[in-house]
Amino acid sequence: MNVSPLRASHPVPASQRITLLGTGTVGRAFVARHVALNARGMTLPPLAGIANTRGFSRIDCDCPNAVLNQLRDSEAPSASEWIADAVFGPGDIVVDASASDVIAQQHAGWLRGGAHVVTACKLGAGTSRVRWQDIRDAQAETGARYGDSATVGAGLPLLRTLRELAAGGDRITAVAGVLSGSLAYLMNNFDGMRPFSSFVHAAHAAGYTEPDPRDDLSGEDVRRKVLILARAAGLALDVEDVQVDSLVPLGLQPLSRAAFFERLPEIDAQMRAKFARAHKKGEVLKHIGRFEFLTDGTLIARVGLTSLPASHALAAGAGTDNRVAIWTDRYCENPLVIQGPGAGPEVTAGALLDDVLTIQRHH
Ligand SMILES: NC(=O)C1=CN([C@@H]2O[C@H](COP(=O)(O)OP(=O)(O)OC[C@H]3O[C@@H](n4cnc5c(N)ncnc54)[C@H](OP(=O)(O)O)[C@@H]3O)[C@@H](O)[C@H]2O)C=CC1
Ligand SMILES: N[C@@H](CC=O)C(=O)O
Repeated sequence: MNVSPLRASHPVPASQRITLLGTGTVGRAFVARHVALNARGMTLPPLAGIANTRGFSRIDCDCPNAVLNQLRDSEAPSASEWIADAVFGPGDIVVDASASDVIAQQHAGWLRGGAHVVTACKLGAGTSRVRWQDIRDAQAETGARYGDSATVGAGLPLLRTLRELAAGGDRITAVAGVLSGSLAYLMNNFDGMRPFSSFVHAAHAAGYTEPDPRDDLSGEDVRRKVLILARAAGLALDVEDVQVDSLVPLGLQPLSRAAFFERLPEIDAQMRAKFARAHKKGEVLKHIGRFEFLTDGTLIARVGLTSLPASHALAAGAGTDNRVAIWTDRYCENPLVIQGPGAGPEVTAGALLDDVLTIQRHH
């Protein structure tokens, strides 16, 4: 797909407009919240256009839901064509509610053109260091803002806390915790008796997983979050610096998404065994992402499933709760702990709109 960069010659709009990319679980919740906040009398930048892989629609009416539904129901994909119709220029806000690497590659270009980018997609700042640095450079060049609150903790005050601590001169010495809402849901509900795969289906249906749940089960989604957190703390980690243990059986890795779902029960035996081992020790399974400085100054980063005593600081939480401990110069004995729902369309859409409103306030 060829997504051309923003047309830099586009004039600065009199009023700021939103273009939404993605009409899936998060995109739909974003439109619903935009409509609800408008109905409550809040002043928001108008939704001027919506795109998915099938095209782009301008919104000229007071009916974004109808436009979204029409686009969702439209026929043949024309992924390479929508950008030609999209209009967003300096000062406008592009909201990325896709999981598209092709779109993420455009974040820096759009910022360079003066548009602000608000993203739920972690593929911009949570993949290679080069891409992340390009996004930072583009922001510095034009002053355009990059709203990333939704990318970690689905809007929990994690990134802004780290940034404020670092800006206040605190060194962040370690961050560790449950960073995946879907894996939290799975581990909090799996009882070792009902098949693990049935909970994966439930998490997918509830909108907690990535479009392809293997991105969660493989630990890749948490790797991205660890990278985003570390970078917010001022540590320029790169992808290969994070050691990741996957839960996806080898045979399920190369399959299409549909074939993966068909063969998903193949994960059940391995998960039952892990649960039984933890249960025997009186422990619980938790999926943890962390980075930390060792006493010799080495920075390490890891992602994977671990079994913890139920009394452990990271073992608490229910549902999709993320629970993250932050150690710094000032929080050196007892860490600062942040906990709350870490996945789901509503909280994610709330985080996206919060970033939009922050940008609007600075417009
Ligand atoms: N669910 C959650 O709790 C959270 C999700 N996120 C992130 O939100 C993002 C969206 O997730 P979700 O809504 O579940 O995903 P969905 O698969 O439901 O929706 C993705 C949307 O993106 C569209 N899309 C894909 N490629 C392009 C493209 N090139 N141009 C325009 N549109 C495109 C798809 O179009 P089409 O409909 O035509 O296929 C689809 O409408 C992901 O990056 C995820 O990581 C972040 C935090 C929490
Ligand atoms: N799939 C993700 C959604 C939010 O980032 C998760 O499970 O946490």
